[in-house]
Amino acid sequence: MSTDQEVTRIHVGGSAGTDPYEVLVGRQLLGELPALIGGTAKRVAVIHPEALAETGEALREDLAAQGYEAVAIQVPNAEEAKTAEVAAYCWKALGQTGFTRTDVIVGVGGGATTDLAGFVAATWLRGVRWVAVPTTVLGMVDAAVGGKTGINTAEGKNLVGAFHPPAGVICDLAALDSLPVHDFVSGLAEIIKTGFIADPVILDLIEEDPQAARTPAGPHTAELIVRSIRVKADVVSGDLKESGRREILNYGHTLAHAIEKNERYKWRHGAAVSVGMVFAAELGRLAGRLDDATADRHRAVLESVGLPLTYRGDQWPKLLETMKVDKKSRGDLLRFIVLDGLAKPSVLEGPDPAVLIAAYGELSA
Ligand SMILES: NC(=O)c1ccc[n+]([C@@H]2O[C@H](COP(=O)([O-])OP(=O)(O)OC[C@H]3O[C@@H](n4cnc5c(N)ncnc54)[C@H](O)[C@@H]3O)[C@@H](O)[C@H]2O)c1
Ligand SMILES: O=C(O)C(=O)C[C@@H](O)[C@H](O)[C@H](O)COP(=O)(O)O
Ligand SMILES: [Zn+2]
Repeated sequence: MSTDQEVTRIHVGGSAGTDPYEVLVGRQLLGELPALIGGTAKRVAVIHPEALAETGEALREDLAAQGYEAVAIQVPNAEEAKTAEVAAYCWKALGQTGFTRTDVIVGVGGGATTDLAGFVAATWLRGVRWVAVPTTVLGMVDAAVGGKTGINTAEGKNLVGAFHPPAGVICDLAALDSLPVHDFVSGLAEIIKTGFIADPVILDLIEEDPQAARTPAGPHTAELIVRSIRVKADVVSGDLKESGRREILNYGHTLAHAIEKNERYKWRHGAAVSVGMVFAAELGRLAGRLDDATADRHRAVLESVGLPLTYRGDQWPKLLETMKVDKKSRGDLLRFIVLDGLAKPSVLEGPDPAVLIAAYGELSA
């Protein structure tokens, strides 16, 4: 993308009876919102986090000026929004607004906010239209695309949710200018994941200048975002409900979600995914599937952008327990996404417990 005016449109195919939609990437794109809200809506609810109070209110005013009965629903920042209590708070606000099946929810914020907003949209009146306006790198490249919505419970990450794709996704790159660097870097973990599972050019672009990759002004920022969205769009277009290929997007997530729960959701998702990918790489290596160079490349590229590589060694028993309720598990069978080589993801089922412990030993601090 070379100019501010340029808009990249990425098609996401309908799957499992859902409608196709587009992910728009560019700048000053909020003018696209009314078209995505559609002509039949009377009311619009803008769900936004505290950190984006001004943006949420500006959007509400804008929509009100266009004739919608617009309400802003402010929710806590980050993972604190992904709870049953906050979902209930949103349902109450919708009820008090008289929200009907033709009305529309707009989720503006990071992945935590869009996961919650999408979940509220999926559950209100058994499903209303929603539009995602991701404002973090991670939200743009991953969370807002693909229709996985949900909340956490005390027992684990994203354990309650629904597949409910948005009507459209608006990625306004200007939003990234206000993002704290550690949140920007957290999003790089999912971008790097995409590089390892499907598009190694992503890794080359980051390795070219890791420091630049940590900033919105980096020479490849827009390309990294667009490349990652293209992979996600391709995968979810064919397998919305994760009955097969979509599982590759879960690379690194089996351990990551256990770490997030163990940290009471105070770690950023991307940081946990980073450690989880080091683990998955070690598993692949120890299972005799992944070559040393590709396994070692995980640590190198993740560390180069400032993502963590290690976790506390004494936590293994608790992490193992949590991993058992990972959504990829089948009965008592633990399943992991590993690599058979660069961009060759596959499933490792029921690995020997000794291999799991050895892999964890490689990253425990
Ligand atoms: N549904 C999916 O397919 C999917 C995919 C990947 C991740 N996720 C989920 O996404 C979540 C992580 O998302 P995230 O990394 O975007 O974090 P986040 O949503 O927690 O946002 C991080 C912080 O940045 C703030 N923020 C958001 N945009 C901002 C901006 N433009 N300027 C300043 N502050 C801003 C937020 O309020 C929050 O405090 C996790 O819950 C993860 O499980 C979901
Ligand atoms: O979209 C997917 O599918 C993914 O697995 C993407 C992940 O990055 C994301 O964190 C997702 O929310 C994890 O899903 P879960 O089903 O393991 O909760
Ligand atoms: Zn993720």
